[in-house]
Amino acid sequence: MTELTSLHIDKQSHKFSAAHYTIFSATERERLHGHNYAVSARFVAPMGDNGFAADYNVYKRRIAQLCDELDEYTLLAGESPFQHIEEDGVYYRVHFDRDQMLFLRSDTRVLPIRNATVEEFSRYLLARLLELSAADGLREVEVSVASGPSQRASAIWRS
Ligand SMILES: Nc1nc2c(c(=O)[nH]1)N=C([C@H](O)[C@H](O)COP(=O)(O)OP(=O)(O)OP(=O)(O)O)CN2
Repeated sequence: MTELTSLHIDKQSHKFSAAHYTIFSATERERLHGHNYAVSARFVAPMGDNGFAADYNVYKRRIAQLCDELDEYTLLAGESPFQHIEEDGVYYRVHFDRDQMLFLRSDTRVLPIRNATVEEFSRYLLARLLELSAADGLREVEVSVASGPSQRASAIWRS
């Protein structure tokens, strides 16, 4: 039986500051606001005969890269069933209920997520991390995203 080990990465610098709003229904959402989101991850990998599974510095660099991709942007849910986003010159024009909002495209990331929630951010970051780690022979990966010290969500992939 293959011996497995879990590598846990929980680095204070793995964070991104972003603006967002959670959509609760076709007519209810929060006002735009922001958080310093904290990202942590767990990697399950086979142990080698030399007591080494994988160089966790590789995963620290990848998580840092993914945090940088989201840092200091307004993050919009591009796959929400309740809002429509279109390009309008230098802006994104967002249609939600009876409102229209304009966001500078240079300040904004439209993500392939259904809502701008910690659940969906963790799911998105897990997918991006798996893209970067496809050849690593990992058995399980879990990504957690916290919007504050008291709340977070995790997404898990198992081979
Ligand atoms: N399942 C989810 N529920 C909620 C989410 C979410 O991402 N997933 N997000 C929100 C709001 O975005 C809100 O920002 C939550 O953060 P908030 O509680 O305001 O954060 P604080 O750090 O200010 O926490 P306090 O307890 O208020 O100090 C709502 N629901």
